[in-house]
Amino acid sequence: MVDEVEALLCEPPVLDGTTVSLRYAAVTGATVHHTFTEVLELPGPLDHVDAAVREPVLRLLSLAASLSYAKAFAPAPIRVPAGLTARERRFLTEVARHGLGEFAYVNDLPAVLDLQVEGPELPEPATSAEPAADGPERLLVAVGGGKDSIVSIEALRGAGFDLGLFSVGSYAPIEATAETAGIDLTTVRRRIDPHLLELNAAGAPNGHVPVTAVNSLVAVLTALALGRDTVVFSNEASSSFGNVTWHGRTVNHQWSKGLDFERLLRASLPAGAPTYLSLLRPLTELRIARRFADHTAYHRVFTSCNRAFKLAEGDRTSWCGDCPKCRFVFLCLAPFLSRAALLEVFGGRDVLADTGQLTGFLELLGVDGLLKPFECVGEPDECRVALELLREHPDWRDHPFLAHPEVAAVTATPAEREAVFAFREGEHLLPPALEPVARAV
Ligand SMILES: CC(=O)N[C@H]1[C@@H](OP(=O)(O)OP(=O)(O)OC[C@H]2O[C@@H](n3ccc(=O)[nH]c3=O)[C@H](O)[C@@H]2O)O[C@H](CO)[C@@H](O)[C@@H]1O[C@H](C)C(=O)N[C@@H](C)C(=O)N[C@@H](CCC(=O)O)C(=O)O
Ligand SMILES: Nc1ncnc2c1ncn2[C@@H]1O[C@H](COP(=O)(O)OP(=O)(O)OP(=O)(O)O)[C@@H](O)[C@H]1O
Repeated sequence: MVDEVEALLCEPPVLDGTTVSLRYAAVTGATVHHTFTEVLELPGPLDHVDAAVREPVLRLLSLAASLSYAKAFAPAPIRVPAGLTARERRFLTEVARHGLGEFAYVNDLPAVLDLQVEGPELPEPATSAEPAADGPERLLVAVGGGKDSIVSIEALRGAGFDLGLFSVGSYAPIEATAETAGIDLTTVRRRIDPHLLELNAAGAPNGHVPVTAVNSLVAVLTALALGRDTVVFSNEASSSFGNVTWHGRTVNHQWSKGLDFERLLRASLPAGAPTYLSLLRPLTELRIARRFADHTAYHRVFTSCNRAFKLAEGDRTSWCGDCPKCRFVFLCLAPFLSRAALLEVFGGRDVLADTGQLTGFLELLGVDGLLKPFECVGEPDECRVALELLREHPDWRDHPFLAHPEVAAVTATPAEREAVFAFREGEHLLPPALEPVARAV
């Protein structure tokens, strides 16, 4: 079992050439129970970057990454002995309380929803960065191996932007995406301290962390190293909505993909840092899927199934065909592809025909009493609209899935249909140069 721990210390990060070491310790008073070092290899040095920009970004990364270790001792507070600015304290408090919401729910640890951040107050060094007035020029696009980042790449390429691609970790679908795009991919390796995995195996509390918060800060550091002015994620409108209300709070698996996190990170970055944004923020998953259907060159290389991204299964490229992500992508792409083309994407498997997955589909459709899965899936209204479109599709309208009584009872109104494909005015942080690019998706 894991020892009783008073706090997880977050020590100052260390940059040595291109190596970033993020250091943590689990302590009780002066007793150190466990130490951890997470290591990242950047694509180039940061010597040319103003320390007033570089150091705060490194600190934010170290705070965001602390949650992987803090969860093993939850709900013990996170303590930053060297101190935090008010903005850093707010950043960590929000990321911990919202980003560990699913972890708190699954492990029945409601105190995590109020996780404490301790440490002396430091003076605020600079104002937060605003997007560059003259608009984005050299973009770094974060690639996840799924459909969303592909839609961003092609939309931005079509608009004539200078693009570089970026990933945390090396996975077959990400590399194949970059190869198909024909654009250079910069990969940052992130090594979680193996001692954490030992503690997990020994029974320490484990669960979901807001991994997009970590990936976003690694992307900002990489953009600094490469001299790129804008970091582009492909987080959609749907990710801002929660899964369940628990102890009066909304628990959202995708919280660090949501608009609140995008705003928080923007407000926390130092002046002079690259602009951080999500191109697909005003769009739903269904609208993105409609555009992705046109990008046929990628249909054999992308994977949205998260099993392909587990540390132990990083070489997988195929779809498992039986998880919330596989069900969601199958349902949302089906209206926009022929049956033959969709089955080719899924290795010949008709996921709708598998009667064992009916409850999984009803969860996606928001049928009463069922929980929206803790996965990166869209909202029930998008799934209901996808179903309506299948009823009109010559290849799908006679499918037995649609005739199942519980499925047949699910409908979407014309107003819902229109809303799902609408551009969400004002619900994004896109600069004027990028708004038309998103609108064209
Ligand atoms: C790939 C995946 O879904 N992983 C989740 C899974 O972990 P599993 O043990 O099955 O495999 P690994 O990911 O290889 O993790 C090994 C252990 O390491 C811990 N860990 C990993 C990354 C990290 O940043 N910190 C960590 O402590 C992990 O706990 C394992 O013990 O189940 C885990 C427990 O529920 C999840 O934490 C793993 O999720 C990864 C962090 C991950 O990368 N997940 C993304 C695919 C993901 O869920 N993305 C969300 C983004 C939401 C957000 O707000 O960021 C999405 O697409 O919706
Ligand atoms: N390993 C990674 N490295 C860098 N960025 C990533 C990584 N994984 C995800 N991202 C970024 O986070 C976004 C959200 O991830 P997500 O997995 O939801 O999207 P995706 O892989 O592009 O599409 P899909 O919804 O089909 O899986 C991605 O579009 C990408 O911008």
